[in-house]
Amino acid sequence: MNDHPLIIAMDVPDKSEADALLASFGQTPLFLKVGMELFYKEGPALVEEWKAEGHRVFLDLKLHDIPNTVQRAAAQLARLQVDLVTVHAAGGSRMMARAVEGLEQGTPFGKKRPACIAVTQLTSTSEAVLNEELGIPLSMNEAVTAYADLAERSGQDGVVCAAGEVPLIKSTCSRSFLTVTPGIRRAGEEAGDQTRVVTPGVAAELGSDAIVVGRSITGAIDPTRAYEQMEQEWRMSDAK
Ligand SMILES: O=c1ccn([C@@H]2O[C@H](COP(=O)(O)O)[C@@H](O)[C@H]2O)c(=O)[nH]1
Repeated sequence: MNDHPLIIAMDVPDKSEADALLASFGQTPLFLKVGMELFYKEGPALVEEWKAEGHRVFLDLKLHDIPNTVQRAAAQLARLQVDLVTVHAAGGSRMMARAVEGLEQGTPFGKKRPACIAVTQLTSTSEAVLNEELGIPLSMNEAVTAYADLAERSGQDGVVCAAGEVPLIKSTCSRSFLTVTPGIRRAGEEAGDQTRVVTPGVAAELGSDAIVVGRSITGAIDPTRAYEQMEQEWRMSDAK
C-alpha cells in the first residue's frame, strides 16, 4: 500500500455492470473494492477472475461476529488471495486477533496474507449518532482514535476511518499503520449518506494511505473521466 492507491468501490448489482464499468477504464490493473452487494450476487468467482487479470482486490465484507466464526470466515477469504479485507473494530480485540489468525491459516504457502484493516466508525456515522444512538459518550475523534489504538494492539494492519481523523491516528499509532479512507467527494458534490467527507486533495494533505471512491466514479456520466480527475487531484496534492 506504499503506492497510495485510489481504490474504486465497485458498488454495482452484478458482473455485467461491473464488467462494463471496468471496460471503460481500459486495460490498466486497478485496485477494486468488492463490497457486500457484488459479492453476495457473484461470489468468489468474480474476485478470482479479477485477481487473475492482475487487479488488486479489497474484499470489504466487514466481518463482525464471534471470534471463532470470524477466524474461520477470514481463512476462507485468504484462500481467495485478496489484498485487503475488513473487520469491525467494535467486535473487540479477541475477534480482531482471531481474524488475523484466520487469514494466516488460509493464506496459501509462500503467498502474502491479505492485509486486515478494522473499521473504526463508519464514515456515514455522525457524532450525534455516535453519542445518541450508539451510546458512545466520546467525540468522534476520541472514539476513532481509541478504536484505532485497539486495532493496532490486536494485530491489525490498519484502519478504515474518515480522512479528517488520519493525523490523530498517525500521531497515536505507528506511522506504518494504514489509514484507508472512504467518504471522498469532489468539491461541491452531494455527500449523500456519508457524513464525514473530504475531497481527494484534502485526503492527500491529511496523509491518507489510500482513498476509496464509489459513487463519485460509478455514478458519474463519464466514470473514466471522473476516475482520472479524482486520481489526478489525489496525486497532485500528495504531500507524503
Ligand atoms: O466507514 C466506511 C467503510 C466503508 N465504506 C465503503 O466505501 C464505499 C464508499 O462509497 P461512496 O459511494 O464513495 O460513498 C462504499 O462501498 C462503502 O461500503 C464507507 O463508505 N465507509
